[in-house]
Amino acid sequence: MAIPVLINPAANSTKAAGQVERVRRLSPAAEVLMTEGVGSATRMALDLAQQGHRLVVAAGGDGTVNEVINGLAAFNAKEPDAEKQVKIGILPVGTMNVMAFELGLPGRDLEACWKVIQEGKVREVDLWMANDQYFAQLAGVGLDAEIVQQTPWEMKRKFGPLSYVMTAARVLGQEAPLLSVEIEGRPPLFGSIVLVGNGRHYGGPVPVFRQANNADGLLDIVIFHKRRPLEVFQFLSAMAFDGYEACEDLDYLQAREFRVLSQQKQEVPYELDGELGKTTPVVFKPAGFPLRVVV
Ligand SMILES: Nc1ncnc2c1ncn2[C@@H]1O[C@H](COP(=O)(O)OP(=O)(O)OP(=O)(O)O)[C@@H](O)[C@H]1O
Repeated sequence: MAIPVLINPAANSTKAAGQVERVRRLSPAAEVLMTEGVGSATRMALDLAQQGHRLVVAAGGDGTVNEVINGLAAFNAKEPDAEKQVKIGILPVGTMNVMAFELGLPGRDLEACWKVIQEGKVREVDLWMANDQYFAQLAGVGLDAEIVQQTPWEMKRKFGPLSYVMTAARVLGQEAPLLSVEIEGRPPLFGSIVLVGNGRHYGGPVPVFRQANNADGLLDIVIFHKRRPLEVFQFLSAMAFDGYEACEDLDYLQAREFRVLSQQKQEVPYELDGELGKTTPVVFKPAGFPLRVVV
């Protein structure tokens, strides 16, 4: 049975479309299937699992990986035998590829990544839910989700990663939300941005979640307290370039289950693995079974 590869031709500002032929030439040959739009990788991954495939490869960025995870998890949640649960492989052809970086995959060398997939060594990493959606690398509530929400696809295609910086400049001019993080047995914590990490990396090469381990059964949480645009800007650049220790006025903690609520009338969006999720209130909790990744 050829290994199915779900490729998102729109990833990396449609540059992934130029990788389709390269993926087709991988040996032994993959069964290449193209995604058709938002959510299609989830439906296709679930179909493949139901057809009996036990390994599905996501070729795209973190959004595509997240969609495939959601399709496979819908199947795996009903499959108690871990050996029969469907594994995921990754060919990183997206813009950021944070999860591939976290797992130590050989970058954009697709032939080397395919070799890893062929070898089939499986690692179990913690899988999480935010309300009714699964995620495996990172999440954010507040301004970072607003930046994702307000960066249209066209803009990403035109300006690449720079488009997020352009949107950030605009979003930071708005009033920051006021959020509370509630963990059972302790008083609530308040902030304007809540970043959540399963692994150590959030976007850039600097590990934001310094204490994270994606197999320790805990999520790492950074809560930034301040709300003024300049302070938020300094926080975001500290996160990108120096790590959280460089920044005051934040809490860093770990938890297995927690809720994030808006303290204002307006609900606040959240993002999961860099893709826009829904809005607060949001409950973060373990999926109850791990994600099995070929690494
Ligand atoms: N055929 C398609 N046409 C347009 N968009 C698509 C198509 N297939 C999938 N998508 C959407 O493309 C979006 C971006 O995908 P993805 O995150 O994989 O790439 P990226 O943004 O370049 O990478 P990264 O998240 O690592 O920065 C996802 O929201 C996905 O649903």
